[in-house]
Amino acid sequence: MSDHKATVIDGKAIAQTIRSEIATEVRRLSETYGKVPGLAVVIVGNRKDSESYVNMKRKACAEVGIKSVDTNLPEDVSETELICRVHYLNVNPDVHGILVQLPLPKHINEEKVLTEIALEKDVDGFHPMNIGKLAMKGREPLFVPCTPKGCVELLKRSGITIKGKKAVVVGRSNIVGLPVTLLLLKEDATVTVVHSGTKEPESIIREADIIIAAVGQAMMVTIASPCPYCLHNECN
Ligand SMILES: Nc1nc2c(c(=O)[nH]1)N[C@@H](CN(C=O)c1ccc(C(=O)N[C@@H](CCC(=O)O)C(=O)O)cc1)CN2
Repeated sequence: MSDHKATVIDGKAIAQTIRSEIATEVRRLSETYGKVPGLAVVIVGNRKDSESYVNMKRKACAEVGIKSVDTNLPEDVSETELICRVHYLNVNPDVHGILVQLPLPKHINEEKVLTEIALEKDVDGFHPMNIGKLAMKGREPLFVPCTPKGCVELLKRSGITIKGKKAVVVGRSNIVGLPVTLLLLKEDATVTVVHSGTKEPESIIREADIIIAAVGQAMMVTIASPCPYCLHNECN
């Protein structure tokens, strides 16, 4: 078991610093090239949680000067119509990034839709090519999924060395668990993934220097209290 003391990371302060850095960069881009970065945020249906995440993203865009191109589609939109909208955004010169909020309604094939997003606008990093490059040694994806990137950024900006650390990721979702595992590997951590099929997860978690909890179950990581660096995300 590790004998470090727990470190509380001030995520809000770090987020504020990052936002002001982005605002400066957006201003520089606008002044130098006369172009305002545009982010298309696409939401399908009326899930309250998705609406709330999308509103936060749109608000964050406004705060830093990114133009948010809002696309709200009804729950019963067809897969073809949604893909048509993605194609339209792919060729729209005012749109530099496209984000399709997940989950999509059951009648829509998520994989098919995500694969249609132009690689260079895939700001979520969910396109199979971007995820594939994240998984490969010596390759760099154009974009990395934001929650995993946020976890690593929080650690780095808090002065925590990742290289050589024993990291345990709880959960293996496409959105957080899997990409954060790949990202930590790229940072030279020794990574173990604990999931629903893991036997005696407690014993693995107790040995960790860094824990990233990415499961939809509150209190899942209370067993992990001895870990010095524990980031908690319960969206998946
Ligand atoms: N297109 C996308 N869809 C979805 C994503 C995504 O990254 N791109 N992620 C989730 C939803 N989501 C953002 O959209 C999201 C949900 C939850 C969190 C998170 O960090 N939650 C924290 C609490 C944070 C807080 O309340 O201050 C936690 O649960 O511990 C981040 C992102 C699915 N869809």
